[in-house]
Amino acid sequence: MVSASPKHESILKSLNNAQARAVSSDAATVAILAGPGSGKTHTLTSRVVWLVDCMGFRPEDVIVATFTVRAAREMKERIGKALKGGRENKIVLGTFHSIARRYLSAYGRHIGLSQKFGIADDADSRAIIARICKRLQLAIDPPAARAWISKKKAKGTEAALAASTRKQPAKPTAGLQELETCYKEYQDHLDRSNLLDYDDLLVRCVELLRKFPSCVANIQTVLIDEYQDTNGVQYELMRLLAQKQGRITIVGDPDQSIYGWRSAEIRNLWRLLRDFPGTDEISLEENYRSSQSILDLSLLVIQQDKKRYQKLLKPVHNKGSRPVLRKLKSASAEAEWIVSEIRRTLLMSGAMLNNGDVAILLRSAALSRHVEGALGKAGVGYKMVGGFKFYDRTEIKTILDYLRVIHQPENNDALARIMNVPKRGIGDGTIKVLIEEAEKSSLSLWSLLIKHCRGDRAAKTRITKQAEQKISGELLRLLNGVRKRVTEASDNTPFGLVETIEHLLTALNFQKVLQDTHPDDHEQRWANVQEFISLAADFVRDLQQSGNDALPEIEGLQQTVDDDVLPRFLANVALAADAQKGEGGQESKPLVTISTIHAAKGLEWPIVFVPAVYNGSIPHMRSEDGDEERRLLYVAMTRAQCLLYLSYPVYSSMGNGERNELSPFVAPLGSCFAKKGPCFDRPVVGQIAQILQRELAPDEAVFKNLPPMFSMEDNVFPIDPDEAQKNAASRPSGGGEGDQQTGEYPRSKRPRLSVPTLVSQNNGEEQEWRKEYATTMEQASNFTVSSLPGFVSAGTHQVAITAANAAAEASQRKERAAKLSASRRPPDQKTLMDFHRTWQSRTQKLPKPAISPELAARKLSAGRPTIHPTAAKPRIEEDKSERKQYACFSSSPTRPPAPEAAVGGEDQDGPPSPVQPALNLPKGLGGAGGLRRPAGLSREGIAPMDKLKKPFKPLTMKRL
Ligand SMILES: Nc1ncnc2c1ncn2[C@@H]1O[C@H](COP(=O)(O)OP(=O)(O)OP(=O)(O)O)[C@@H](O)[C@H]1O
Repeated sequence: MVSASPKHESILKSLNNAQARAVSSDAATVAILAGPGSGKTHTLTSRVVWLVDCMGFRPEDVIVATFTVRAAREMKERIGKALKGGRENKIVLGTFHSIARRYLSAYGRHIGLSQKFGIADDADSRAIIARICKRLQLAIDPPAARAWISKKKAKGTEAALAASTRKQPAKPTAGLQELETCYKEYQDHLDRSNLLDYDDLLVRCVELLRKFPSCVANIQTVLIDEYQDTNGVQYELMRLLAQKQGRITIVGDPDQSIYGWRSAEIRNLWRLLRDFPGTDEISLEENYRSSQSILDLSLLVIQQDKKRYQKLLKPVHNKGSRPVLRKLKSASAEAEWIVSEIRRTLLMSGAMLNNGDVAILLRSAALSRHVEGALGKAGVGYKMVGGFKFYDRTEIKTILDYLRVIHQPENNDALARIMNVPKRGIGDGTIKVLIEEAEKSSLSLWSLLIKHCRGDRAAKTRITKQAEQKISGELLRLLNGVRKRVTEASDNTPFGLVETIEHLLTALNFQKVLQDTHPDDHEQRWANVQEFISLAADFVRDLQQSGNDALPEIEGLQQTVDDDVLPRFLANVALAADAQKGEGGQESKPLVTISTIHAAKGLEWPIVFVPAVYNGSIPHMRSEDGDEERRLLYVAMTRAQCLLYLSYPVYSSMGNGERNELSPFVAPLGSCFAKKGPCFDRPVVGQIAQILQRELAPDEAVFKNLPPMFSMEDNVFPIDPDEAQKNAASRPSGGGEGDQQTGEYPRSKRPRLSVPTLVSQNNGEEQEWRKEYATTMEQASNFTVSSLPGFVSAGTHQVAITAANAAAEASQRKERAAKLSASRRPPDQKTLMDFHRTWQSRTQKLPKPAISPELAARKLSAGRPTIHPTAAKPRIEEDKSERKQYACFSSSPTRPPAPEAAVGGEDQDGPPSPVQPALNLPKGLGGAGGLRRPAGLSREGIAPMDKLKKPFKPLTMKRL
C-alpha cells in the first residue's frame, strides 16, 4: 500500500506504477524481473531508501550486494543523494566478495582464520597452479585446472554440489585424479600462505555464517542487483546473510545473464521462488533507455532464443534512427570508420553530443588494438573499462607485490616475484631452488630465507654464497626496514599508507630503477607510479570520510576491528578488478569509452558502436554457450539510447585474405538494419534531443562548426567494400585510393579532406602502428603510458595533442591544395548550396530553415570543393507491415496507436516489431487460446513444482 506522506511521495515521484509497487511492497521477498533499461537499478536504489526512510530500518542493518565494484560505487552515490547525511556509508554495500571480506575480517577468527589473511588475485592463483602442475608433472592444462577448481568451489555447499552431481554424474576422466591432486596442493599452498582466493572469500563466509548465524543477527534486509549472475555459493551467501528475517529483494534479467563462465546459474531464480514461497514477483515493462528502433531490433536478436522466458518491454521513446550494420574492408578500416562516424555525429549535433556520449563495446579486449589506434591518431580522448587493469602494469604490480610482502611476508608468490626486482643478481635458478625447498619443507619462503640467512643448518638450500648475501644484505634488510616503518606509522596514525609507499619507493630508488630498466618510457611509467600514489591517497581519504567500515556490534560475538589501512587497501585493489580511476564522470574532458561488453553491463550511452560482429568474435570461437553469446550481443545493443552501430570487417586481420562471416545472430536480420549511418537532418537530431531531453542545437551552431569539405553523410567508406574493390579494379589506372575508399561513389577523385586525420589512404592495407599509439589491451602485461590514454595521464594527453596538431596541420595543407584545384570539382559533385537546397526541401515542414538565412546568404567561392548531396538518396523503404504485439502477458492497457513522432524523421525506417506468438495468450485475451507455460530458463530443467514452472508470473496473471 502506498501512503502519501511527503517522505513517501519524494521517493515514489520518479517511479512508474510497477516500480512504485516494487519499492513499497510489504512482502518479505520481492523479485523484480525485467528487461534492460526498465529501471531495475533505479527501483532497487529507491527501495533501499524506502526501507530506511519509510520502514525505519537502520542503514547498518541493510546489505546491498552488487556484481561489480563500479556498480557498488554508483549505487552508493545514488542512495547517498536520496538518504542524505552520509547515512549511505553505514549500509553494508559492495560486491559479494567485498561483503564477504568484511565479515571474515571481523569474525573470521571464529572459524580459525587469521585476521591478517591476504587475497590471492587471479594472477596469483594462475601462477600457483602453473607451478604445482609443473612441480608434480601433472598432465593437465593449468588454466583448465584453475577453472575446474574455481567451478568446484563456486558450486558452493556440499548439498548443492551433490545435487548437481546427481543430475550430471561426473564422468571419471583420466585427468580427474590429477585435478583433485592439483586442487589439494593449491589449497594447501593458500592455507600455508594465509591467502584466500576469490572463491574462498565466499566459501569461507558461508561457513562462518552457517556456524555463527549471530554475525548477521542485526540484518533486517538484503538486496541483490544483477541477480541473474549469481552463482551457487553467492546464492547460499545471500540466504545466510538474510537468515534472521528472510527479507530479500532481488532485481535481475535472465536475458542479461552473461557470466556462465563464472558459474553463474540462471537456476538461482527458481531456487529463490522455491526457498521463499510468497515472493512478490513484479515485472517492469517500460523501457526508458532506448529508442523504439533499437529496442525492437535488440528484441529480435534475443528472441532467436526460443527457450527464453518472454517478457514484455515497451519503449517509451520515439522510433529514432534505424540501427546501422556497416561492412568495412578490414579491421583498421572499421576502426577508422568508427572514428569518422563519431566525428560526423558529434559535429552534426552541434554541441548537443560529446565524446562522453559514445561507447565502443568489444566482445574481447584483444579487439581494441585498431580502435585505440584510430582514436589515438585522430587525437580523440578515450578511456578504457574492463578487460585490462591498471593494477596489472609491471611497475604497479611490483610495488603491490612489495606491499603484499610487507603486510604478509608468507605470501610466497609475491616474495618470489620481487626477489630479483630490481635486479640484485639473484637468478631465476636460485629463486626456483628456494621455492621448491620451501614447498618441500612446508615452510613459507620468508621463513626459509630468514632461517637460511641466520645460518640455520636446517635450511639446506642449494644456493650460492653470493645469492645468500644478496638476499640477506639487500632484500631482507630493505623489507624489514619498510615493515618496521609501517609498524611505526601505524602506531602514530592508522593512515600511514601514502608514507609507506613513498618510503618504499625511496628505499628502492624506484625512479632510477625505472630509468635503467625502461629507458624508452620510464617517464610515463613513473607517472603511473604517481597515479598509484594518488589512488592510495584517495583510498585513505574515502576511508576517513566514510569512517571505520566495522560491522555493527553484535552482543556476545567478539569482532576484530579492522583498522589497519594497508591490508584494506590491498584487499580493495585485489577486489577492484573492474574499477578504474576516471570512471564516473570525474574527467574534466569528456572521453569516448572503450569497454568490453561484460564491463558495460548496467550502463548506457546515447551512441553505441559494437564492432567485430562476425562469427568467431561474437559468438566467440572459444565459447561453448551460443545462447550466452547472443545475450552478450543483446546486452551490448541495449546499452544504446539513440544511435546503435554494428559493424564488421569483411576480411580477417590475419592478413591471409580470409573472409569473415557476419555473426549468425545478426545475419537473419540484415535487412532490418540501415546500411550506413543516418543522415543527421533536423528531424533525426530532433529525435535524439527528445530521447536525451537535451536542447536541440540551432542550425547556426551546427554549420558554424563544420570544417570545410566536411562530409555530412556516412559516405567516406564504401557501403560494400567488395563492390568498391571491383570498381577500382575495373577502372583504368589512376582510379587510386579514392575509389577504394568511396565505393558507391566511384566517380569521385575528390580529395578526402573530410576526415583527413582519420582515414588511412593505404588501399586497406594494414598500416604500421606508430609506437605512441600502441594499444592498451594488447599489452596487458607490459604497459606503457603511451598505450594508456584511457588513464589520461599528462604524458598520454601530450602525445595525443601533438598528434592531433600534426594531423590538423596536414589537414590544412591538404585544404589549401584543394582550394588551388577547386576549379576541378568533379561534375557529379554538388556544391554546398546544392546541399542546402536539399536540406531545405527535406525539412520544409519545419518552421526553421535548415541553414540560417545569414549563412545561406553567404557567398561561397564557386570552385570550392563540395560535399555530397543527400537529397538524391532514396529514403529507406517504409515498413508497412502491421505492428505486432509482444508475446507476453501485459498488465498495461492496450497501447493507443503511436502518435506521430513529434519531430517526424525516420519512423518508417524501423525494423519490424518483434513477433508475438499469439498462442501464448489465453482465448479470453484474444489469443489463440491455452496458456502456454513460458519456456524454461535453464536447459538443465527445473524443479518439479508448479510454481517453479512459471517463475516470473507476470503481474497480469496475478490480477487475472
Ligand atoms: N520511472 C522512470 N521514469 C523515467 N526514467 C526512468 C524511470 N525509471 C528508470 N528510468 C531511467 O531509465 C534508464 C535505465 O534505468 P536503469 O539503469 O535503472 O535500468 P536497468 O533496468 O537497471 O537497466 P539494465 O538492466 O540494462 O542495467 C536510466 O536512465 C533511468 O534513469
